[in-house]
Formats: sequence, C-alpha cells, structure tokens
Amino acid sequence: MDQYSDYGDNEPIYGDDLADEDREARPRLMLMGLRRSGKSSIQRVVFHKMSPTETLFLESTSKINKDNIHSFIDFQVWDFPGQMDFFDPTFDTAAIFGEVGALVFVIDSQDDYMEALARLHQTVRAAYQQNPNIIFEVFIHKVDGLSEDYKIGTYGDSRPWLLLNRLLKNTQRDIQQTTTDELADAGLENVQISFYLTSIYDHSIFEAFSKVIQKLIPQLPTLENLLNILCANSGIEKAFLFDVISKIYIATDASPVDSQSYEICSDMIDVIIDISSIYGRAAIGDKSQGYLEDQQDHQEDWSQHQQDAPEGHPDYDDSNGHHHLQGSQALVNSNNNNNNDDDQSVAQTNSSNHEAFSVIKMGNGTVLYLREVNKYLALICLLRAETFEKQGLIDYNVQCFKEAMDQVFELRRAEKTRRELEANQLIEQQQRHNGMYGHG
Ligand SMILES: Nc1nc2c(ncn2[C@@H]2O[C@H](COP(=O)(O)OP(=O)(O)OP(=O)(O)O)[C@@H](O)[C@H]2O)c(=O)[nH]1
Repeated sequence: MDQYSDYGDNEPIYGDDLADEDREARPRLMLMGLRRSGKSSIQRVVFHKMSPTETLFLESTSKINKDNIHSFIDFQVWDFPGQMDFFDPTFDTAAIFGEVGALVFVIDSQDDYMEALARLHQTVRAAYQQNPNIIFEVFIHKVDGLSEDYKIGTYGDSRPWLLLNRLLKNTQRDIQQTTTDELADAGLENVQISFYLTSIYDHSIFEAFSKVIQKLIPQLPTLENLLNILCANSGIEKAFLFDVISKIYIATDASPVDSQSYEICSDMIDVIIDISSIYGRAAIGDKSQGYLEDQQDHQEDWSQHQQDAPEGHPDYDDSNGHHHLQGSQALVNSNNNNNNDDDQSVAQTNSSNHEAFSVIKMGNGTVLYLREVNKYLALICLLRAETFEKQGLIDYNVQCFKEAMDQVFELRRAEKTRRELEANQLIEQQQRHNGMYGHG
C-alpha cells in the first residue's frame, strides 16, 4: 500500500456507515461531478503520480474512494461516483457534507455542460444546506482538448492561441454567470464559489489544487507572512513553499503569481529529484512511495541518456557534486549536506539526516534557489543573479525561515497532542464514572 496515501479503502457508496477514523477532524476534500468528467484522473495524477495518458484506462468509479493523504497536513480526498443520487434515501447528506472542508466540482468542458451545471447547482444547494462553511470550487476541466481544435486551425484564424483564450474565457464566464444567477434565484447569493480552468496534461491542475488546498491550511496567514518577510529582507522576487511529493504549493508571498514562475519552480523539483536519483543520494520527499516510483522512472530515463553521452562529458561530471546540465544550459549545485556527529543526533530526532539544497542559474539572469524545509516541504525562490551575489545573507535568512517554520509546525503538533490528551482524560473520566455507577 502506498505510504503516502491509504488509497483504495472502498466504503459502501453512501455514508451511513462512515468509519470513526473518517469522522476525525482532518480536512476533507470532495471530488464530485458527472461521470467521466475526470475526477479519478485528477486524484491519481496529483496525488499518485499517474501519468496523464494512463488515465485513459481508468475504470468508472462505482463507490466512494477515500484517499488519506499524509503530508504536511493530513487530509482526505473523497472521489465520488458520477452517478450519485442525492434523492436516494440511503444518501446520508448530513454525514457526507457535515465535515467537508472543500467540495471540488469537475465539469468536462469538452462536453455539453448544461447537465453538469444543473448537477452543480443541485449539489451546491444540498451541501450548503447541511454545511454553510463548505468551500466550493469548480474545475472547468479538460481545457487541453479545446486547444487541439485551435492548434490544427479548425477555426481558420491565424492567431489560434488568442482565440483559444477568448473561447476559454467565454466558457468560464458562461458557467460562472449561469451558476451565480441560478444560486441567486434559490436565495443562495452569499455562497462563495471559485472557478478554475484545468487539465491533467499541464501544470494547471496542480496550480488549481494548490489554491484549493491552501484554503484548508489553518496556518496559511502565518506561512504567507513568513514568506513576505523572507522576500522583503533578501531581495527575493518570488517564493513558493512546495509540497514536494504532489508538487502543489501550499503558500507563496504576496506578489502576484504568474503561471510561468510556478511552472519553472515545479519543474525544478523534478530536476533535483532526477539528479539526486542519478547519483544515488537520498533526496527531498523520499518517504513516499509516489516519489520512489517517480525516482525509478527518472532513473531509467537517465540510463538511456547516459548511454548516448560522450565520456567525460560535463553533463555527467559528478566529482564535486557540480553538474552542468547541457539541455537547460543551467549550472546546478546540488548538495546534500554530509552531517557531522552533532548534526546526526539532531537529524535522528527529526528522522532525517540530510537536507536537499540546490541552485540553478539560468541564462536569462534568473536564479532558482531550492532548500528542503522538512521531509514534506521545500522552499523555492526566484531571484535576480545580482541579488544572489549576497548568497550568505540569503542562506542566513532562509535558515531563519526554516526555524520559524519548525516552530509553526511544532506548535501545531503540541496543540494536537494536548487535544488528544484532553480527549483521553475525558474518556477515562467517563469510564470511571460509568464504573462507579456500575458498582452502585
Ligand atoms: N483531454 C483530457 N482528458 C482527460 C482529462 N482528465 C481526465 N481525462 C479523461 O477523461 C476520462 C474519464 O476520466 P475519469 O477520471 O475516469 O472520470 P471520472 O469523473 O472519475 O468518472 P466516473 O468514475 O465515471 O465518475 C479518461 O479517459 C481520462 O483520460 C484532461 O484534463 N484532459
């Protein structure tokens, strides 16, 4: 079983026998939508490293699939079957919607979406009635398919991408407007819904999921503040805190996010994982099966590449841990610190005795700076080469940032332990109380 998530504990389709562990207060995220809209594909690609083309062979979901994600925060993703019927008497809306954090509704943009919209409105009404705190998110999905028509010039315009953009915006506006009108008619004008254009064939699904997950993280404002302080004091242009395994970013600084920055940072994780796996060093995120599978794939790619390489080619020079990557014309300095004895004892408490760190200088004068924060998270910054001349300052500030992060998560752990202790004490008290009555 995947260590990263306990995928596959299929429960009966409706919620009248939800296991106790499912009722615990871990954020729950639901994937809903019509059949074949792409729910299972999204879940597999984002959380299980499935390649998008493999999703072509996914079978239709017939029961709720509950997926426990163990990462920087533990949360659950529930993948619902498309044919779900709210009016079925066995559908326990209170149990299903009662503890949901976010409900992601997936609409297939390549299909006629009128039926999907009707189902979306019905779902929002039912869920909101049970739980007005649910965050509603709509993925207008498979937008890559639309682009194909334009790429081959079906619409006979010389500027296909401009047209594509316009079409996507129209689709989004149409879906958004119809939904707002419909909900207003039902007296639900206060319901907050966000809309995203997504595809599993590019970064858009990871970016959309990032924004969804961020809303479920209680420490988000603290993390954003820390990133703002780090950027302001170090001359960093953009900083992302990434969950390494899923490549979703859980926080960023206040400067606007452009998709290109996100994509390049996300690609950097792949590069670092590639390099670490090639040279057999442990790397970020190595606690996850998802990552290990990924690592093996990359290893195979690399072996192929290596066969073609001329002997002594700088691409393959490992002597000082410096690797000149021919393809991207980047200088990578990937360094897993070898710890002295002191560090190892600290490391043992943290169950990690290495720390990934890497810098890529790109041809356009931008520097990418990655540092592992903990076993799940990595900080990736974009900065100008001139700024990077003061690397000592940046390293120092990043170290301070890491320590602050440790405190944030330590506090959370301490709070969790305190709550568990309190709960146990209550149970004990209750048992003693019952015992006394029993004797009486
Ligand atoms: N072009 C394109 N196809 C996609 C995308 N996402 C999913 N698909 C395809 O859509 C089909 C249905 O995907 P599923 O993930 O099985 O859909 P589902 O919503 O889970 O379906 P049910 O289990 O029946 O409710 C598969 O053939 C996927 O390959 C996407 O972003 N773009």
